[in-house]
Amino acid sequence: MAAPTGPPTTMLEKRAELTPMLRQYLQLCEAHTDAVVLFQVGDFYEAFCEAAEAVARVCEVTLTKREDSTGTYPMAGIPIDNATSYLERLLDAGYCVALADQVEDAAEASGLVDRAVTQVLTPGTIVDDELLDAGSTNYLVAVTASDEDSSVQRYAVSALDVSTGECFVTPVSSLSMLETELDRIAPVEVLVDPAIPTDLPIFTEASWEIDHAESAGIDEAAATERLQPYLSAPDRRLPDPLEQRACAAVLIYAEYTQGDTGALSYVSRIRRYEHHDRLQLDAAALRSLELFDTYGDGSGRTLFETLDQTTCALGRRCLNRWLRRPLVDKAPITDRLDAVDALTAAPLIREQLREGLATAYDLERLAGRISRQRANARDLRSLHTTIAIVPELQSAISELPADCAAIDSLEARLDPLTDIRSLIADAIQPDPPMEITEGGVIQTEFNEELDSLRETETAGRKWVAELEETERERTGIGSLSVGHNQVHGYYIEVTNPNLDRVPENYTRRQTLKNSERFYTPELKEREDEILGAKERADSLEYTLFRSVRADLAAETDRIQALAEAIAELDALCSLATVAVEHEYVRPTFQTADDKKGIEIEGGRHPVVETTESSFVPNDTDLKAGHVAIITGPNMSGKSTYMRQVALTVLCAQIGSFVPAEAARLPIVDRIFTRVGASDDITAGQSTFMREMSELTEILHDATTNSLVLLDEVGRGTSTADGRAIAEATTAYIHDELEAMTLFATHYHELTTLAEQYERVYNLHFAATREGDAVTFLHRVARGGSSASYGIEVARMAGVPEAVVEHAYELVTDDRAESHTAQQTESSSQQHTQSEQSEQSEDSVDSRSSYPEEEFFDGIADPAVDAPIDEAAMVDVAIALRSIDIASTTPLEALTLLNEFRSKLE
Ligand SMILES: Nc1ncnc2c1ncn2[C@@H]1O[C@H](COP(=O)(O)OP(=O)(O)OP(=O)(O)O)[C@@H](O)[C@H]1O
Repeated sequence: MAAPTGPPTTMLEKRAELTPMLRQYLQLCEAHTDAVVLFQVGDFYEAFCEAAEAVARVCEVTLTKREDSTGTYPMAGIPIDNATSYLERLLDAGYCVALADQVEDAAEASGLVDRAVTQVLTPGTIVDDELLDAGSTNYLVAVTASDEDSSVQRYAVSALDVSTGECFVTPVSSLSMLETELDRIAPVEVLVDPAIPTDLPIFTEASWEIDHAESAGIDEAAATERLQPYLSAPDRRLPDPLEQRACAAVLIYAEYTQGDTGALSYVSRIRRYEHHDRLQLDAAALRSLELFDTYGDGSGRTLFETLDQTTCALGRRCLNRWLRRPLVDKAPITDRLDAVDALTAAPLIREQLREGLATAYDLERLAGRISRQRANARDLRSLHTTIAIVPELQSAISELPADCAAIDSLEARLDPLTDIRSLIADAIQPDPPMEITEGGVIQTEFNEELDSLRETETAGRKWVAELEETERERTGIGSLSVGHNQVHGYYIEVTNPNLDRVPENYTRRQTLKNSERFYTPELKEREDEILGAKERADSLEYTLFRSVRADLAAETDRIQALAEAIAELDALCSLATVAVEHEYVRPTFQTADDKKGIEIEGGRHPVVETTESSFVPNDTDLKAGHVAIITGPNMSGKSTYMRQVALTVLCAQIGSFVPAEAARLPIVDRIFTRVGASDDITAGQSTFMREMSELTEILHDATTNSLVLLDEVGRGTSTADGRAIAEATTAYIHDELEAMTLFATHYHELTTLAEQYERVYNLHFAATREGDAVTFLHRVARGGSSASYGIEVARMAGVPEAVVEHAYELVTDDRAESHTAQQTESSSQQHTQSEQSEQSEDSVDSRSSYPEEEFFDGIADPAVDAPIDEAAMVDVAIALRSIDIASTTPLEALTLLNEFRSKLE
């Protein structure tokens, strides 16, 4: 937050002398020292002294001054009617803003108008639609920590979206998990327990606002008490005091920002989860898989954008939540897949549903506003419009195949809220004004008294409208007219030449240049009647509106439940639409005992395939406990391949179809990624250290059900150290963790690990070369590769030719040197390897140092010229004859081919 301005010192010094209004301002500043107090004066919000200077600077408004007998005070104001953009600027500049509104009618106030802070605006607690992005979540988070002297430091994280009332809490056992959790929640504002030092990198590098609100340091007893309105038995529902404190912290802070009007009744549920209830995505995985943000210049697409074909804000928010928290239980995943399946198979119904959903308003935020008594009549009509689509949705759904439990349950949850719908239809005008105090809001026939007041008003206006005619007849003045203005009310106007014919009962009201204005006792009486009826009708309408709104507020739970069902339906329709548009397939899941690993046929990267005109699909057969070492030239597709495997697993676990021809998957508990420094958006930090701490986390926490992606581990240090770390990591994962692992590396030496470890195998990406031009095939194949084509890639990227040629020379020198060293070593060991020496001599030219067959890896085969063992040939022939081709999948065929080839080699 930007430095709070605090109460103005000049005013503090003269407190006793200040005018009553400035004294009121000072008191409000003292009660909100963390905020810029914007003080309503008529149609403006004013700030004084230091705060005025900040407002003038940030909002680019004129700094004026207020002068009275006690002194001169700088002053800056923003128009209330147009306040949103200014408030946005203040929030963006890091200020917290307290809106001090006039809470009594200036006309009725006997002295100074009473003002009170009705809302404190902070980034994490704003509720105004105009200040929030549609379909986004806006989480305020609190982090609490166990006592420093407790043996193991633990934390709890609670998040609240003040605009919708969604609230949840989760325990966290380490700082790294805390970071993961915060990255996953993506809060906009975080309240930090004073027991936690805020100079930790997790806070100093964060993009969210950090607050040291007192509420985050709340003690256990106070927390339990403050939670009472939200949870009937806080101790039972949240037995861990840390979690209670975190929840209480966000709620107290939110209550304060909403004007301290008590508990937020629309926070009707506090969900609690533990990390193992969901697929864990560490912070690095969230980033490197580009789920919600892309790195680099941010021009690419994210997975969320690719999967998001939702049509309403509710659905968008729901899909966002699903992607942040993929599931780990097969039953709910299967439920979602069943629903997506049904929707995929019924394109017309799906489109009908999407059309209906596109007219839905943001019920979650509407429910919040209704409950906070901030909804206007238009909001209620928006609620009505949204409820009105439910019968259409139900009837469309009922036409889907009947055997889908997930769809049936969704249909049942789509409550048409008939009573609420009729209440709004009966009470609120179809196209009401924004203002709720100036009438025109309540329907006729809703309230007898209102109808009779309106009749009086209408009859009065009719009488006035007819008066012109009757008076013209009575006086014989053809130009006589009846008019109305704000200052003088109704009048009869007679031009100067006709003044002698004015009847006696006319009383002069106003003299103009060419005419006089009059009233009569009857006109005055009717005017009073009209105005009285209008005033009473407006005030009655306001009362009736508030009572309808209060009745609806009492139904918040039901509205929220409907919002949830609509949101899920929209998210499911979105997944089905994407599945059809991008030709995804339904994945199947293995049972926990199968332990088969990840089997994908024709897998694709869901995002890259939308931008690459000819994306090459690749198979994956990563068995449980296996480590695949992936080598291949730069730019050949290693990282894309690894990420596509992870994204396929992730899509499946949110209940989505997957970008492949077929996929048989395990349920994965965590996805870890360790992506090489240059591929990482965090580049620029102490990269190697970060790389190693991420690796540490993987090596501590990965299980046999985890998927681990390692891209260029060890690149941040010397080659020898890096390679050693990479080898040791592979060995550890293989022996101890048995996690399914994809390891892309340029350390070609790692390919030899396949010979030492039973469950390590090699994959490579091939490329072809013609002259100096390299073509990447983007196809994965078994076996290792040792060519990097780094220099060729540099040339393709436009590195000047002189640099490229020099690089070739340097590689050549390097190789010659290592060759000489090798020779020296060989001769000292008295080995007679003249043949090998000759070969090395040949490879002194860098371009020829890459054996030709590697350029054509996957096309030309090094084993082609080798003699074939006859016994192996017979074995292969027998095996070939026994294959049932009809039941062999492409993946199995590939595996067999590979086995045969190994045999023959
Ligand atoms: N299967 C594929 N089909 C078509 N294009 C692909 C495929 N895989 C990757 N590409 C393209 O190749 C580019 C390079 O891919 P990627 O970053 O995965 O290579 P890499 O082998 O990891 O490179 P490096 O070793 O330099 O990190 C991608 O940006 C993408 O445009």
